[in-house]
Amino acid sequence: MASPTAEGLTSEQLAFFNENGYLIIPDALSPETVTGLLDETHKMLDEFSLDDHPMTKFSTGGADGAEHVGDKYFLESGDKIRFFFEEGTCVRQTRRPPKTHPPLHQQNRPLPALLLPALPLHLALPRNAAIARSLRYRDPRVLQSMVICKQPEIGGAVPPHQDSTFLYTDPPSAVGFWYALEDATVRNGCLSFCRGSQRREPIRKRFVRREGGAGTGFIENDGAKFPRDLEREEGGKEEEYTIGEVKAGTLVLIHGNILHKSERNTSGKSRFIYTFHVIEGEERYDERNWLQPPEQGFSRLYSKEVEAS
Ligand SMILES: O=C(O)CCC(=O)C(=O)O
Ligand SMILES: [Fe+2]
Repeated sequence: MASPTAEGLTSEQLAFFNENGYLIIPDALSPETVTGLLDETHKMLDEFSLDDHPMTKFSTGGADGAEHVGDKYFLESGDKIRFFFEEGTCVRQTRRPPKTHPPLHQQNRPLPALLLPALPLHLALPRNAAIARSLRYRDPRVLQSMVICKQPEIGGAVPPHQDSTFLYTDPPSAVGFWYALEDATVRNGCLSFCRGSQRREPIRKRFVRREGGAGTGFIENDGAKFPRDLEREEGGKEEEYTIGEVKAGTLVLIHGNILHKSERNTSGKSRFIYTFHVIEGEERYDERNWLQPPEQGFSRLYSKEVEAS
């Protein structure tokens, strides 16, 4: 539950988010928290062993998600710390919320692009719950937290996508909480956003587990969907992307229907970020989604009972 003092979004911030599909909140993390997360991340990277790693890559692109298809290591990543390598090297790692974590790492070999930090930020920061409340979540559930370690010079691009493609509820309800742990610039592959596309672009495809253990892939979404209560806009616009350069410690909220992307890191500076996604627990979480909940269900960002009392 959010502490009574935690501030949610102002009406201006909410209006910006609803209009544009993203919101940049500078100084959301203290410099000490950022340093702590980075230290934790580097520790995991240092301790990560390649010996028993299946050398799995992680990708939001590709016509059929073929790069990590059918991979147990990927499919079971929901509640474990897992590392995935990017093209050419790198790893990503995903883990489902709370819990404590083990370690990982390596250097001078494929570099992890993405891993999961020890600090369960979604729970540790009461403000996340306050923000979810501002976004009118009734029963926000947290899933798939990860650290994306966009490494210097080799950090890969993330092609344009909508997060609800991957974390589908009916109707869509996902919002990404994306925290910069280092300054993100055009040169090291910051985010960019197709402003307002959440109002124009339904979720047309979905990333799912294929039947019979045949891995993962994209399928057409029946009746391409918009979230409930979303003010829609007809007609396509030129796909222009707005650059989102941010300082370390900034929180970026990302609407599940907005098209967003990031470019390769061509600089000598890394771009580490921590992110998790929230969905509405009262909407139907699709049983075909690649990521399935643990037995106890996805973690609550706050409890309905407590909220109601
Ligand atoms: O950090 C990036 O480059 C992309 C992250 C992203 O797409 C997300 O968190 O939804
Ligand atoms: Fe995304």
